[in-house]
Amino acid sequence: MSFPSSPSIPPASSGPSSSTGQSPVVRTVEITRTFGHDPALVTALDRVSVEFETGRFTSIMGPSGSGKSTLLHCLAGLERPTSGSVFVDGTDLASVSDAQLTTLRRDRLGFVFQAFNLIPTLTAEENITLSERIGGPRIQREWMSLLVQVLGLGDRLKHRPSELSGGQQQRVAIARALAHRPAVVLADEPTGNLDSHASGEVLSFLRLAVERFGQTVVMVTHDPVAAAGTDRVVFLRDGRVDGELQDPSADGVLARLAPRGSAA
Ligand SMILES: Nc1ncnc2c1ncn2[C@@H]1O[C@H](COP(=O)(O)OP(=O)(O)OP(=O)(O)O)[C@@H](O)[C@H]1O
Repeated sequence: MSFPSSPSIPPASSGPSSSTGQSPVVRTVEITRTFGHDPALVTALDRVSVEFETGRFTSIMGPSGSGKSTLLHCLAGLERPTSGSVFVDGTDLASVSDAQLTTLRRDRLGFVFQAFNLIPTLTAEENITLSERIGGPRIQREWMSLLVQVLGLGDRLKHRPSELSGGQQQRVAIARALAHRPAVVLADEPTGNLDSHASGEVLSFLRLAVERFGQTVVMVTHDPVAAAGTDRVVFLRDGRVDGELQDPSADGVLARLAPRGSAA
């Protein structure tokens, strides 16, 4: 896969440093999220404090039910923690009104989901520019052209999602998530519905967004190979942070995920 040469467009984040990996753009302080009531109370997150640094690609891994999606939803402001705080770009999500939260989500966050979540009646181009169409920040045309070029979508812009392959649909979803230059892109198993080729492509594009554009990406994944392409893996277990790996390898991730006591 080849990519166009370096753009003259500055990094995405508004944070004080773009790619040094030093400034957290998203952080949680002791967040707990419970569902239901005694005796059926489920503690999905249990006092989780974690930081995601500007310009880095972080994956979140852990067994099924360990709280990965709940954490991502709390970071996205889609769910409010039962206690504790989530800060995005320095704003405590609990301190803003529902309307302000909606605006912050639209303007400062980008989402990529396993199920693509494209609007079927809109073309690829209309899907990519959706945030602007619903009142979000103006999308720079130069940036849009670059995204379309980098993602290889130039000849697909007038197509509707049903006319695109799964990999192409996910590339459109990534372009949509990046179009308004969000502070952070949150991706929930973005390769879960893709074959290995399309999956590799999607991960390469997310990686490129981090390396070339200084984008911050947080991705939930079950795939050790996908996680190995990120800068850092945060492990969850039983709703708690259970360590992390920097510059992970697939073998290192697999060993880390092996059940306790097994010879990994
Ligand atoms: N809306 C909800 N109502 C009740 N329980 C919930 C709800 N959402 C999540 N849970 C519970 O919280 C726990 C954590 O769920 P979560 O979906 O965050 O885990 P996960 O690590 O993403 O799992 P998976 O890998 O299977 O997607 C689970 O026990 C789940 O059943």
